[in-house]
Amino acid sequence: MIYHQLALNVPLYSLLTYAHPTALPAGTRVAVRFRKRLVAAIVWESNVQPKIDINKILPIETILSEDWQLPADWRALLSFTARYYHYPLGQAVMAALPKGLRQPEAVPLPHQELMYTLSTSGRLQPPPPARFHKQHALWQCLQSAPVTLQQLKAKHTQATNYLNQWQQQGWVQAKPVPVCGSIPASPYQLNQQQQHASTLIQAKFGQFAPFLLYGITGSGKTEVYFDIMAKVLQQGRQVLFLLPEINLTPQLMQRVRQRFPSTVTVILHSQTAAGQRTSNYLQAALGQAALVIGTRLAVFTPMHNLGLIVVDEEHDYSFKQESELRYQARDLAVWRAQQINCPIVLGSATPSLESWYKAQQGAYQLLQLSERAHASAQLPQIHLLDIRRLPLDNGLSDVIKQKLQANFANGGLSMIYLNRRGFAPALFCTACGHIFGCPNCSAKMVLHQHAGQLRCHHCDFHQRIPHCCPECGNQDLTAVGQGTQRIEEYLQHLLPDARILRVDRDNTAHRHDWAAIYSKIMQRQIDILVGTQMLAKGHDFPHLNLVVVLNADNSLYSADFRAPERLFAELMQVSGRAGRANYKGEVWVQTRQPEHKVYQALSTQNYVTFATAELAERQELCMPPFSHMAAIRADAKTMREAQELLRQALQGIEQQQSLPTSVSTFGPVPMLMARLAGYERAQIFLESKNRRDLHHSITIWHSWLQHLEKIYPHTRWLIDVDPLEM
Ligand SMILES: Nc1ncnc2c1ncn2[C@@H]1O[C@H](COP(=O)(O)OP(=O)(O)OP(=O)(O)O)[C@@H](O)[C@H]1O
Ligand SMILES: [Zn+2]
Repeated sequence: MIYHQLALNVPLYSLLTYAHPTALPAGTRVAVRFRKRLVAAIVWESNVQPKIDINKILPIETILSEDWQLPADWRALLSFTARYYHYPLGQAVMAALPKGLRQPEAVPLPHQELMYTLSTSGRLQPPPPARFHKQHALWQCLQSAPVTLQQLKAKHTQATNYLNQWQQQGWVQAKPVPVCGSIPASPYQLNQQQQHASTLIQAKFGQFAPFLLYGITGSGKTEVYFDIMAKVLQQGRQVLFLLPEINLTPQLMQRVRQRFPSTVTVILHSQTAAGQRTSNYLQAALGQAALVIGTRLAVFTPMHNLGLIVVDEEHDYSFKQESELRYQARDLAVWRAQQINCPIVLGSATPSLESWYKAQQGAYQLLQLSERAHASAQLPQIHLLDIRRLPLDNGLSDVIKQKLQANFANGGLSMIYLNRRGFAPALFCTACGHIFGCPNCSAKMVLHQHAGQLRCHHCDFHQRIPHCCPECGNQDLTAVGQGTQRIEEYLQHLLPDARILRVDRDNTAHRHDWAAIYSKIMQRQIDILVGTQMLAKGHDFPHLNLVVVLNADNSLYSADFRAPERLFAELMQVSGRAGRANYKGEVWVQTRQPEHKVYQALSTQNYVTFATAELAERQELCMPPFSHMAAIRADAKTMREAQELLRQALQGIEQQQSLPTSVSTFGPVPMLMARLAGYERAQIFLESKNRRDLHHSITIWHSWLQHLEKIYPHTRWLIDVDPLEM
């Protein structure tokens, strides 16, 4: 018997040993019994010396992938991920696989699409007589160039039959579709800065080289990505393109299709149907697809011949997964590029301070695009409107109302951007001040007027809008704060003839919703857009010329040290939507703190000023990126229980072990959002300038938590490395 170490979907930090008569190559998918159930597993190592009684070792039941293994670099990536995020390897491995490959069943490998053409002997044959015109047309198709079955079927429904016959005669031959295909030239000539960036990246093909492409909004970053992607693809290598969200960026997908029409491309995101996801994943792994586009989970796509990684909008928080395996896809992408020796380009108009700092340190090469690419596009003018002494009507000042009215009269497109963070319409009793909160979370319930409900946006609790206050019985309940719905209603009243469209999670929940909205906007069927964060993403509406920002101040009161960075990025993004083509753009921000550094930097649209000041502050406080952090969290029915586990672990560690001196500990403290879905949440932060010391301490913490979980069975814990949530 040969013993194998397998990765299984179980919460264990070590691998499990199973036996098989022959040695199976690492990366093979197999089915084994675990607690009597048949489950899928991946061979991590074979020919190992068993550490347990060999009589207890179970056999591998079936081999699920005889002819294909998960490649070594993929396994290395997963081993690193599990180690770095202190997560069970087997569970990390399963999280990185699509559902189809997590089941204990064999999966047929996808066939590479074929192209057909006449063979040499076929070319010597007379074509079918012209009176059989469909057959004749098929033959002519095959004669002129290689075509796919689908193209042939479009000519003749019986194409498969004829093709079979002709293949048997040896008149037709088939070849796999080339994965790269021909790439048409870009409609644009790159400008000097774009060309410079592209040239520098190309010089590093075939080696690890991280670039930070810092380009203002509309500066043509995408064209730079496309230019280098085309070059890599033409060398026969694969490209991995990561972006924050796919459904909300149909425009980008459309541009990809236009630019790479015959390149075999697969898309991987959480809404890709399970079967499709498995087949896309395998196509990428087998090298049948040249271009892989996806959201954070796509960073785990095994690729046969990867030559370039691009991470667009690298500052976006959605690259961080905030449940279970809490990984940061951008960071893993950099690790992956280093491991396989290829360049990686992180692009943003407002880079994360982590990446900016690395570029300042020289660890990343900084590339800049400082002007808008479109010939007549200009950066919008940004106005801060101090509303401290202005009367507001439904949240809008007179200036803003007039701006909106004038823009509507002139046929322009306006956008009202509401900063939703920490803010949503709540219900409030005018007599006693009672605010309706969620019974399960430390959050206010959000008023959904149309649905007649109060809803919690953190758990799924909802209730009908109450008629009176539960505390004092008063029936006069008022909505406080603005939601998109209230603004929409008010604007409709202000501008009865305007076509107003609200864009929020409710009406973009489905895959095609945004595409429909987008085409409406492009066909100029909309005059005013009202929405939240979703509207800030990289959309390109050429005729958008007025952006109004409401309630942005809410973010300034957050206790999260990253709140200013996040707000600045968001406002720069949203401002960047205006004036992208021939229309001059204007941005108006209503604020009570116009002197705040975020707004000051915004008004001059100067990321560098902001980043420099913010980094100086972080350095003084020794915050990331000047230190590294991890959060150890616990949740339980009560805050006392949650904190107890952390306190016990802390005490144990302090009494029995010495943590590296560079590591400091804060807490336990409640999380900013202390109560979630009925659980109270506490955390301890570990912080150190030295990454190795930090990881060493996490390991110590980890073993204590595992030890204590038996004593506190009702408290759950987790480790969040490089946390973004506070
Ligand atoms: N070299 C060029 N010449 C002319 N137009 C260009 C050029 N490069 C890009 N453009 C056009 O400029 C506009 C902005 O480009 P692109 O979307 O690539 O910018 P971006 O930096 O990715 O923008 P954002 O980050 O704001 O989404 C697009 O309409 C694009 O087609
Ligand atoms: Zn709730």
